[in-house]
Amino acid sequence: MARAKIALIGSGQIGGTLALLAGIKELGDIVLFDIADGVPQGKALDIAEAAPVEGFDANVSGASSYAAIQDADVVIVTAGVPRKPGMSRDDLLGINLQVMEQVGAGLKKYAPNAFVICITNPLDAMVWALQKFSGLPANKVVGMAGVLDSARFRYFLAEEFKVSVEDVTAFVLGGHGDTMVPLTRYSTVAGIPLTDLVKLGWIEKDRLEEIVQRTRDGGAEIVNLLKTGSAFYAPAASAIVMAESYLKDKRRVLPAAALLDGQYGVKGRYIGVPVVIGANGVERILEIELNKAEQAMLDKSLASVESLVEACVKIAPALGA
Ligand SMILES: NC(=O)C1=CN([C@@H]2O[C@H](COP(=O)(O)OP(=O)(O)OC[C@H]3O[C@@H](n4cnc5c(N)ncnc54)[C@H](O)[C@@H]3O)[C@@H](O)[C@H]2O)C=CC1
Ligand SMILES: O=C([O-])CC(=O)C(=O)O
Repeated sequence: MARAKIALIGSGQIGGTLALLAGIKELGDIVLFDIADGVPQGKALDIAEAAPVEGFDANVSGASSYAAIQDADVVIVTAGVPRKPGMSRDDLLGINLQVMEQVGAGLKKYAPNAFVICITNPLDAMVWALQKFSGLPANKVVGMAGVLDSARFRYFLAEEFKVSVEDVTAFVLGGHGDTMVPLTRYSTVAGIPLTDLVKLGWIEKDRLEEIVQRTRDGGAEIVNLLKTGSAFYAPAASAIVMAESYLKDKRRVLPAAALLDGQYGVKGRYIGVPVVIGANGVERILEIELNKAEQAMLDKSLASVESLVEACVKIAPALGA
């Protein structure tokens, strides 16, 4: 059977890491695309030269023309700019929206059947615009953020409780911004909800709230340390899990930005929710019960995403049609 084809649009920090992980996991042949001449070609050659050492077989190539993504099975989009210290993700909207228009046209022409995972920030608005620009079906266009935000929450909790990260589950919903919603009631250690662990005296409520806030600020924490860009290892690993679930029809239940059609009272907007990812892309959107406080946090997050979508429509009125 022919190998799957994975196209990476954007070959910067995340794009390069995606290519290496996709190679090591033998997910398929890999095409790196970028407008920076020589970068996708150089990274592709470097990764291809790691193949004999790591023992994986894959064709890894670099390109500066969209024709190279022809008939890709999976496309992961990181094209655009990352933020620097002092900036919010939302400050990237104007420049990255223009990039999404180009990427959308490339997808429409060369990879209309692909499963597309958008990573570019501000995530929820960019994946919404990308789906519109590309015209691809909504079940085939998702945004990566929830897996990353949940992984950060899991890591901080595992560190706090001194237990394996494998025994911690977490769900972070909502937009990928300061208003994201880490759900303590649906996050667990060994299956025990965090809210019960507070009652059992494992952790003080205030300490848990500090960890929740650190999760919300997880991206900025790394931006402030790196100074020249943003996180890339964990974001790449998170998108690879989503790609793998699609390619292997694993039907993982993962938090991802999906186009809602009435769920959570939202229609026509992308926002982070639990979804099932299988061979048909987003196969199901899970609508979990939220209490008043959780719903209020989600509503705040939705309002923030809505204002970004409105800003996109102001710049590109065709998106509103
Ligand atoms: N959704 C999430 O959870 C996360 C999102 N991000 C976002 O991902 C994006 C990429 O981050 P990095 O890889 O660290 O940035 P980077 O700057 O290392 O790479 C971006 C690449 O995009 C390329 N590019 C720019 N305009 C392009 C165009 N029109 N067509 C094709 N390629 C183009 C650049 O040449 C560069 O190589 C940023 O917007 C960042 O904010 C980063 C981390 C997590
Ligand atoms: O914080 C940023 O700008 C990058 C990002 O989205 C993250 O790491 O969560």
